[in-house]
Amino acid sequence: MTDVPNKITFFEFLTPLITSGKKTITIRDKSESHYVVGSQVEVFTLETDQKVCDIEIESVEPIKFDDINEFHAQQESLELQRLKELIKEIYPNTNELFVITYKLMPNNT
Ligand SMILES: CC(=O)Nc1cc[nH]c(=O)n1
Repeated sequence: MTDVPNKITFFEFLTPLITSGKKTITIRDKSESHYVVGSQVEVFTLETDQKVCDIEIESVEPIKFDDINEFHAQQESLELQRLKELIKEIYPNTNELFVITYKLMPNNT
């Protein structure tokens, strides 16, 4: 049986959007799509592996790159053009992506 993933990394510049509640989705490729609905996941910065917050996974749904739209951009708190550029930079060779929706968990520290 495969373990339920309990860690996700984000670029540091995106983390204030997560902790402020403005960014409520992330778009990943298949290798980073194996999150389980209802599970709690720790968020870390990619660059420095600093713990940022905890999130709970609400949904994981497939999407094609070409179907990323204004609604996703709002949920990412990014301009649509910037979002599509960013996703293309991170995943240049795939059209098969996943929208992971999450909610921010209260900070218990
Ligand atoms: C580190 C990393 O891949 N970060 C990503 C990728 C896609 N979306 C996102 O919000 N963050």
